[in-house]
Parts: sequence; structure tokens; C-alpha cells
Amino acid sequence: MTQATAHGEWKLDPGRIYQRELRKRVDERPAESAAVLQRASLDGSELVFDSSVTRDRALDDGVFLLTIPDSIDFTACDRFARQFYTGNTGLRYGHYRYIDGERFGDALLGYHERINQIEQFLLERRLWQAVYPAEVSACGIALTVIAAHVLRAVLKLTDIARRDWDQATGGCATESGSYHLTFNHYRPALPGIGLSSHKDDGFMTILRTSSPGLEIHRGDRWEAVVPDAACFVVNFGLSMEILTRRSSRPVSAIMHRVQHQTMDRFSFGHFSSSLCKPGAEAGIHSYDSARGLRHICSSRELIDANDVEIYHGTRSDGAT
Ligand SMILES: O=C(O)CCC(=O)C(=O)O
Ligand SMILES: [Fe+2]
Repeated sequence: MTQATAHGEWKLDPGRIYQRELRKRVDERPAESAAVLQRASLDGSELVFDSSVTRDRALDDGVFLLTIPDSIDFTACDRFARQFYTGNTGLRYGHYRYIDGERFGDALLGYHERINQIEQFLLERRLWQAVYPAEVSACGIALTVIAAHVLRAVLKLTDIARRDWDQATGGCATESGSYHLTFNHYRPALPGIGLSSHKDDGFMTILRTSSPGLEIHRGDRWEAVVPDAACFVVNFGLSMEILTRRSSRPVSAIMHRVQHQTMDRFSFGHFSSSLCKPGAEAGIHSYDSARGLRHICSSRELIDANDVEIYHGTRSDGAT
């Protein structure tokens, strides 16, 4: 787990989110084996695992595979991921390269290049309809519904009272949190890692990845996630770990990275986070079975601190 006070309460210490897990973050060994992940599917709004044992393992790991529901066609999103960065206006989605953060007043939104091989097109839900093509925006909306089903299924396993779910999740329990739909392209011409080791900042991420490269840190080693075109990779993030770590059912956030790519690689992801938009901010909370909910920091503070640390490293100025 990350930073905690003497009483075990989590506190945001910018530059040191990963202090306690520094060994994982700086572990540059290659993946030792393929990751065998637990599998689940949705039956209506119910999240179904083979057994409570596999479900518990998935929550301990902080990652599992979710069968993609038949009702959703992601062809447009796959195509968007292959085209957004090209700048080729002859392609349906090629011009998205020219829509960048300047248009939204936020450098992280729209098209942007990152310091690893990854380049992205990232948009928050309030902008989907106006900016994404209708077929892509529709997938984003469908993914938000799926994410809420999964999130509520997990909350049911904790001792957080249902009346507190919305506050605990910054609105995600009722689909009123903040959501980002991100498309990723990994540039083989650049040296170095695809995407450096990190945990996602939100509650959970639904990831579609159809080529190898994603790796998870589990049991003191890296494991390679084998792409399965029929499944999403669902992984839990820091907000979930902070919320549940002192509840009756802690849920881990999984450390992951993308290995150096020698060919173009594409993926897309849907992120569920505590409400955070200009003028409205629900904050990050932790739940303690004895003491209830506690506000930890603002949503934006966690996002920014995580981003800075992913790209600029963890401070190593003293013991934990
Ligand atoms: O591209 C992938 O497989 C992983 C992307 C990822 O970890 C992220 O966008 O946070
Ligand atoms: Fe990630």
C-alpha cells in the first residue's frame, strides 16, 4: 500500500505515493511468465465469477478479465485507436491528432504525446458528445454502465453502507462520477518503455488491449497479460485501494506497465473516477469499518500527484 500515517490512515504525500512499493516501480526485470487472470462476466447487472475464491483472488490481485458483453460493438473504438494519431485527413478519424489540450483548456485532454512511447487521445465524459464521433461516444456511454455494474458489485462486498456509496465513490456508484475514454498508440520509433509502471488513479479501468505488451506486477514479479479479444482487462486503481483498505474487503490497485514496443500498438480504456470537473469536486475518501468515511484529498490532487510521480519518479528522501 502507499503512504499511511501512524494510525494507518492514508494521506497524500506528493512525490511519495509509491514510496512503499518503490521496489515494484523500479523493478526493470522482464516479465517471467504469462499472467493467469481470474475471469468474470456480467449477467444483466450482476458480476459473476466461477466461485467466491476466484472473486476474492481477483480483488486481492486488483485485476481480472471481463467477458465483453455481446450487446456492444467496439469496432469503431478499435478503428479510432488505429487512426487518431495519424493526422491523415483521408481517414475517418485521422484529424483527431489536431484536436489538443488548447481547445479544452487542459493539457491532458485531446491529443497529446507523453514522454514514454505512448501518445493518447483523452476526453472526459462531458465532452464526448460534442467531440467524439457518435459511434465512439455511444461505446463510452455503454462502458460507463458496465463500470457502474462492476463497481456496485465490489461495493456490495465491503461493509460500506449503501447510503454512503455515492459519497465514497465521488458519484461513480450512480454513474455520476468523472469518466474518461482514452485511446492509446505506442510509437515504435521511440526508444524506451511503452508506458512506465504505475497504478491508475481512479476506482477502476476497463481496458481493451488486443496486442501483447501489458504487464502486471504480482507476487514480486512481472507477468505478461495475454490479450484475449473476447475480454476487457478490468483493473482497480488508487481511489479504490484508498477507499477500501480499512474496510472489511480491501481491494488492491494493481501496478502495471507496457513493455517497449517494436511495432505499432493500440489500446483504449475507460476510467471511472471521483467527480472532478471545473467547479465541482467530490474528493477522495477512505472508509474505516470503525470510523466511517474520511475525506483524504481532492480528486485533482490525486490525479496530478500520480501523473507527476509516474513520469518524474518517486522521491527517495527518507524512510517511510
Ligand atoms: O495500453 C495498455 O495496455 C495499458 C494502458 C494503461 O495502463 C493506461 O492507459 O493507464
Ligand atoms: Fe494504466
